[in-house]
Amino acid sequence: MGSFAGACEIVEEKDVVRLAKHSSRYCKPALGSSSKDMERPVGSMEYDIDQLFQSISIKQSPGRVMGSSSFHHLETSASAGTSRSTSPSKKSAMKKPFPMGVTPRSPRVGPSDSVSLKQALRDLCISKASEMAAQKRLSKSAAASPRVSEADRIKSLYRQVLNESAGRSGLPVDKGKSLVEVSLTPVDDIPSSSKSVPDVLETKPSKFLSEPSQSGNRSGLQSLRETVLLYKSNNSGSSLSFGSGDFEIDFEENATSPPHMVIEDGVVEIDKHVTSVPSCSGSKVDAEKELEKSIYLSARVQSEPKAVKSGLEGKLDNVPSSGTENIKLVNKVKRNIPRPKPRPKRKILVKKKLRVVVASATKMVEETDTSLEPSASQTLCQKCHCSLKSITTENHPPTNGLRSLSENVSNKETSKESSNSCEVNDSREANIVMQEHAIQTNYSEEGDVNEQRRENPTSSDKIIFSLSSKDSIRNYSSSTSMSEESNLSRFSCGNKPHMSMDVRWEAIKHVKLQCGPLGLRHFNLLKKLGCGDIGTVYLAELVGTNCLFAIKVMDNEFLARRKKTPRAQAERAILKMLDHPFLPTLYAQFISDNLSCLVMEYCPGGDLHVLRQKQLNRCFSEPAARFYVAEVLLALEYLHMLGVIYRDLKPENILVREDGHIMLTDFDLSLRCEVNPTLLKTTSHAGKDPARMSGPYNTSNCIQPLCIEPSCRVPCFSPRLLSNSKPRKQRRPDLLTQQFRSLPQLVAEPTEARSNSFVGTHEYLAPEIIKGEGHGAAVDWWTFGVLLYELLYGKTPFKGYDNEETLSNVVFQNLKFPDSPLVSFQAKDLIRRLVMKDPESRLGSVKGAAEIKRHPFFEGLNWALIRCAIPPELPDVYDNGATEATSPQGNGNGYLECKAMGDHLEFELF
Ligand SMILES: Nc1ncnc2c1ncn2[C@@H]1O[C@H](COP(=O)(O)OP(=O)(O)OP(=O)(O)O)[C@@H](O)[C@H]1O
Repeated sequence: MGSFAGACEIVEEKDVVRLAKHSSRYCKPALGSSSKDMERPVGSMEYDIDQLFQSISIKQSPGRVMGSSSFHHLETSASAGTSRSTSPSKKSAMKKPFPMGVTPRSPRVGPSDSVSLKQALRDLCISKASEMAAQKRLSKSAAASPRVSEADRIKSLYRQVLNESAGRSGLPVDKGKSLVEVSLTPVDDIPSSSKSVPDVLETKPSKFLSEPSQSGNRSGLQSLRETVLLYKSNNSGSSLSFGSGDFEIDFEENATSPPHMVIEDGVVEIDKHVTSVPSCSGSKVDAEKELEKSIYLSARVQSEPKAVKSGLEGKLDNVPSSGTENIKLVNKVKRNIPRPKPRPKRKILVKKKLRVVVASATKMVEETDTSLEPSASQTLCQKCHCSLKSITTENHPPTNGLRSLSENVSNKETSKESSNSCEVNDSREANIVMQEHAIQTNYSEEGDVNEQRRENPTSSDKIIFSLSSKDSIRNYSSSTSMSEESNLSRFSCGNKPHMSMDVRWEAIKHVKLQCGPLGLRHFNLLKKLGCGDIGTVYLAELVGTNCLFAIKVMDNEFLARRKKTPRAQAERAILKMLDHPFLPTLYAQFISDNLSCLVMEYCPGGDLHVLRQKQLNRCFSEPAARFYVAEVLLALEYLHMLGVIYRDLKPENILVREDGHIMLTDFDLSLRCEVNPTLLKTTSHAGKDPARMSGPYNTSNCIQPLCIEPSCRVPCFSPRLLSNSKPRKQRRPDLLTQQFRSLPQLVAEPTEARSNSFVGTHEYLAPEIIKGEGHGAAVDWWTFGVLLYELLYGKTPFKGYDNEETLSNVVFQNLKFPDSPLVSFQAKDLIRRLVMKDPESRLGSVKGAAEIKRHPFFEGLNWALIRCAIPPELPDVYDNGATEATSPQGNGNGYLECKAMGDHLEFELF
């Protein structure tokens, strides 16, 4: 045996012998036997093999043995399909590839060629022994390669050869008729075919051929399983069918062609029948179980494309390289396997597709971010339109309308997300467009403003006198105005925290989303609220929302002709800045048919001038006046902090909201200026400090800062019975109050601002304005004093016969208080300190509103909670004096004609 190369062969031979011992079947002795062999019982397998090997050792060269036996696969008609396993020798044989698809050393072996026969038998035995040894080592499952059956097979082959040899008595026979055909297939064939599976998969995305591997059913089915594991199969044209979780596998016993799997878009069709190898150690049932298992696993893999992909690569790479025991099958497989082509790479295609999808989505987003290209915008607008359309068809209340809009959009997204990711993209794009649209709307509005600003720079210094004595004097100057742009950039309509919960914001957003940029066509003009110097104010309903707004409509041409455009711009700029409970909220602004429109909060309570007319004696009670001026004071304080000097304070510009609180409006005469907040140290002016005086309402419980009880609010503004007889004893402030008053104080009053414009309303004009000495923020404190006076007395203090006399009175006449109605000393004192001819001596000129707030007139007032205070009662039958939208503009439907005419507004503005 030393002539056999390789220790493994020796081991295998022993193994064969050992296995043979267990066999009960014996063959007839072969040709010749040595004396050594005679020790073995004649007819035993050992005897036969010994005989055979002896003859081989005499006539066979080792090189021939090696070359012909160790590395071949056996194909016999009788033993087709016997199980195989990879032996170490086969691994070395890989280095010596044989031509594919042929049996290079498959000579016809017959009794006439004893050497060939012996060689074949020897090869067979060695090969089988090697395989069994390898199986023993490598295979975990003993059942997969039962040694007994292998030994039987060897013996059977051996016996067959011997029988045939004996039957022919050494006579030459026709090789083609009765010889055992031993077809030897190079092991290289199998790896190449096996390896071709992934190649085919990758080369041909739609089709690939899968074959059972040479390791028998197990390997073949494992390969199938692995393949099935990677793809979901459908039932068409396949014996392997997948229903709803069920599957069927039809095995055809005689089928020899490999299962042909067609992969179409990730779906596997098993075109041919799964081959069952009868002689395989694994049973058909095992194979079914394997397949079941793999299909079960595939169901888990389906939802994980990545896993599929990696699984595809990994598992197919791991296809055993050993040949199949059904050589015919293997050869057929080889023939059926197409040559690997440069692969179009399905995986990569998919990736590219994804990339294409991702890239296009990104592109879309980029496009919408920068400029909407026609195609993109078209698609997106359609999407946008669709989603909105579904909402408009629904009949839900306007307030909830937006909520349902967002719900609809989100639902739509969700449903689309669940159905198709592409749809999700679209939906998102639609969203992006909506946002973009809104942004563009804002930009266009902003652009309009800027454009207008460029056209009409803010500068004018002309005096305009109004017809009535109370009409505002508009001699507008911007000498100390800061740039509008800087302030405008910091504020926008959407940045109103105190009104952020206002449903009107939502309503406007809703309409913008539905119809694009706002225009007059989106409003039903209900009635005219008032007409001013630069525009007309209408009560308007936002279409389909039930939300009321006041729209100030200004004719740009008219403004330009009268050189009032800067005033309109100033008002718009200031309105955009504001966010205060006692100042108007600008919801939107737009230009429609050369009409500049400001959409503001509507105040149904009318203005204080009208309201005062409806009071007993045409004047407010002191508590009511105190309430109103207190709120006005807070509004003025806020404006001054923003660098806005109001300059047109009068009852007509103080509107009453539905809740009874006030709203200061009309900013077209306001001056914008710089304001430098400073920390001022308080100096003790015990004698002069008005705060030391006891106010008329100082017994109020509401002095407690934490008092928010409604019951406590009423006393804040309840009139205290004032006695005209005795002046009340002044109380000394307690220690805490003294300490508080000695603290440094933050002042944000535009004390440096100066303007030479002649602006305001005659009766309210401050002396410094009339004198033309230049004026600043103190003018607002003068007008504040005049306002309090008028609310308490029902008339202004310096009213003359005409405007000229009025102006003269303002400058030269001393302040006088009428005897009636009765007004508190503190009220008069405050008025006196405010209506000071010298602006520098005027209360508030140094520290602004803070000084005024400390006046005893306001003592006990909880400034922080004034919004929670109960406002003065409004008259029962309240008519705010707004002009009804009747003829000639009315159309009988309650709407002004301008609405019926769409954007072409032909109603009278002034
Ligand atoms: N938000 C509002 N809610 C209710 N009514 C309003 C509102 N705004 C203005 N009005 C009414 O419209 C009238 C004119 O408005 P406004 O004073 O703003 O216009 P104007 O042209 O600036 O007038 P002015 O000549 O006083 O400057 C007001 O007197 C008031 O009665």
